[in-house]
Amino acid sequence: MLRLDLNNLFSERIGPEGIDWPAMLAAHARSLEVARDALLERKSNPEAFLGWIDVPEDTETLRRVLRYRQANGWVEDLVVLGIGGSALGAQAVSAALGNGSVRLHFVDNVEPEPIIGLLRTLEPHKTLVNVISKSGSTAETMAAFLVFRQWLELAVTDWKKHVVVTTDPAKGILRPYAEAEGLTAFEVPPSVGGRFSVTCPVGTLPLAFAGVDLESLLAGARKSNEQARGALEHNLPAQTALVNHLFSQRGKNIVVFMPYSTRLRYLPDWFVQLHDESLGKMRDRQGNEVRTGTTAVRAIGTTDQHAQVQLFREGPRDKLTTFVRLLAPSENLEIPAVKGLEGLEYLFGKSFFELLDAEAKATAHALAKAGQPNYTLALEKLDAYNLGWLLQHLMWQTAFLGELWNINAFDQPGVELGKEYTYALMGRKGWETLAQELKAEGVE
Ligand SMILES: O=P(O)(O)OC[C@H]1O[C@](O)(CO)[C@@H](O)[C@@H]1O
Repeated sequence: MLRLDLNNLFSERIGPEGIDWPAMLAAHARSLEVARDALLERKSNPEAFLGWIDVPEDTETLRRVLRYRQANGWVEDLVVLGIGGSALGAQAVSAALGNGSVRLHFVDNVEPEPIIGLLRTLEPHKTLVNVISKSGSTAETMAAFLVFRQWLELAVTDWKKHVVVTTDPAKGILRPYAEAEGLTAFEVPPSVGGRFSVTCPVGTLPLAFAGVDLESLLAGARKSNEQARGALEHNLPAQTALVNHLFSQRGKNIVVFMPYSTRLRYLPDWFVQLHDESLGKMRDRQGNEVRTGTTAVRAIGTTDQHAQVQLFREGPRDKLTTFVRLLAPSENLEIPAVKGLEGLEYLFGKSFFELLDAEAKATAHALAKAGQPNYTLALEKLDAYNLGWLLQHLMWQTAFLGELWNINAFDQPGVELGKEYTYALMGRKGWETLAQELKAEGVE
């Protein structure tokens, strides 16, 4: 069960920075319904990139993923070669729910030292490499693949058994290569963008090896679909999208995303890409310059209470904070009493979860008292069902915001030029003119 607590946004709690929520919801009900209907209507068009809505219904693909996992019981280490949406979802969920039966490693950068370090520790006979790229052409992922492929080829008799590819069914360099070499390959549905791909094999294949209960993860995602399709009073994604919209209009240009959980430590990274890459746009759907977006910032409670909360409370009033709180622990730890340390008596006999929970509530209230708006998404507990629900909730929230801002939340034109400059600097064929231009501009 995912619950939403909006109390710390209300004027009676936070003063002039707050809102009259019932009035706001009523005032925007129509535009939220229009947004929902538009998304559902566009869903059948693959070019609208709304395939992530229906992916949790695709039990056939899930079965194939599970069969592959079962057939490869020899794997002890799984290396994911992927970046952005091709890594962050699996990384977030495996850190939260992985049972450790297979060790997962994410290679999402091209700094040589960590890759060399990883290669030195891995045992090639027990390693499976999952190269994941929707486009099948991302430089970082492809460079890593070239290295890992060669490493395997030199070390094992059948390197092809040690590689599994996840990519677009038709586009890019990887698909034809996988076919030509006879490599096992899974599909990223063409209508699913990278940052919305955690419930398709981009996420589910590594997560199957991590031991995550994928059926429950997808069932949770379907629960969010149910809410997003339904009436506004139960439509949590539409509601949190509206909150984000209202506060961005009030100059809250930063959205802090702060789970109170170390197990959820990579969830903010996944959210940052989802939110920033989807919503930071120069142009609206009609091509007018609009420059939308709020900047998502990562934080973890309680850890960052001791690093960032000073700023969140007393710094500029330019932030909206989303807390993610767990309502129950899966295991708990009692704090023992110790003679001679009576100054800590308030902790004796209490549990760690009580302390974590008290700190989450205390921080949210302390921010509210300082007129800093915040709201809480509460998960009944941290399991696959609730996490799947939360992930899909955040994807829907992003889609709703895209509608409210009249932008395409599913493209990323702003990342292209940097890639082209990289090709030019790396001497890629066909990019010579750009390389000359860069040289003239002092970049070489
Ligand atoms: O899966 P691919 O195509 O390698 O892309 C990786 C990431 O690069 C981007 O295209 C641009 O940063 C992201 O949208 C995507 O998640």
